Amino acid sequence: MAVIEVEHLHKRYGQVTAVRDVSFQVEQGEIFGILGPNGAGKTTTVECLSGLRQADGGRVSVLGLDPVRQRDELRQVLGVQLQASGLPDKLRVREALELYASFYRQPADPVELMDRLGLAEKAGARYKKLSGGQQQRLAIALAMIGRPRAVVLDELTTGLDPHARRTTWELVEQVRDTGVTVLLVTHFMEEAERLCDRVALIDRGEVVAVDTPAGLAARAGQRQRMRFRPSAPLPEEVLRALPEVAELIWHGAVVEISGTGNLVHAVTAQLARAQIIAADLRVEQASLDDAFIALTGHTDAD
Ligand SMILES: Nc1ncnc2c1ncn2[C@@H]1O[C@H](COP(=O)(O)OP(=O)(O)OP(=O)(O)O)[C@@H](O)[C@H]1O
Repeated sequence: MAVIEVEHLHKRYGQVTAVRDVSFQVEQGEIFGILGPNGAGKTTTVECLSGLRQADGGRVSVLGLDPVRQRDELRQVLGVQLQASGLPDKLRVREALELYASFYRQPADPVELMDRLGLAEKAGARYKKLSGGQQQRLAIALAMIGRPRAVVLDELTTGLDPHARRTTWELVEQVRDTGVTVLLVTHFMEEAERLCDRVALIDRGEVVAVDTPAGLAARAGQRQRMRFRPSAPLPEEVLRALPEVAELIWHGAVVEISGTGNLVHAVTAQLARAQIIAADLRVEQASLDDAFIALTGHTDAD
């Protein structure tokens, strides 16, 4: 069953159309990314499905609830971390969690949550004394305090250094591993590629494509390339006949195979059948960056 369903969402702010026509479905237990450049309409979309804004058109259902008409019920099952959490500077970590816990019928234990998210040492620290990474961990903890079935995380790693970003990614994966569905808003291609099971690419208020990160790259017609040293003579004719394979060339003892679609899977399946080991295997795949440009006709920076 889809946990989040968005159909033909439309939202204007006066003359500005922030969301023109956005549709997607998020399935139970996945990390679903909404990826797009600044101003694409990502935040407006998640605010509409969190019940923080009313759409001008379209239909939204979250865990079977209407976010506007059933907002109170939705709050009990959907955890939301939005940009600029805006906690008072002097609030301490434990106090923030206890305060938020009081909003829920069956909250998680703040102490247990602080342990899990690596905040135990900072329980008594004031919000403004936390590092950027610690503030984001607290934001995740606050989104999780009501034991939600799904969470919305908006631009979670913006402003974090690479190490804190990686730690935050691991936490998001831990959240998903507890069975919670994650909707992640990001404008970092690398983040979507690394974390998301599926991604909706949004540009100028419209969905350009919804697919796995690899599927988006393949859909954009991007070439993939693999190189390896086969442990035994290759069944070259069989490999060349695969629809995914466009070219097979040798560089001494190393073979380079390029193509499209699910190239790596198709080739490695044939190698396994012939009991050939691909030593020093290197795979180069098109990135989401390439896919974004191919699918929208412009770069993120444009
Ligand atoms: N409260 C508002 N009033 C007027 N216009 C707004 C408002 N909020 C957003 N907009 C405009 O709507 C469009 C979409 O904004 P939105 O914040 O949803 O995009 P976004 O993809 O989340 O961008 P960012 O990554 O920069 O947050 C932008 O043109 C923005 O300027």
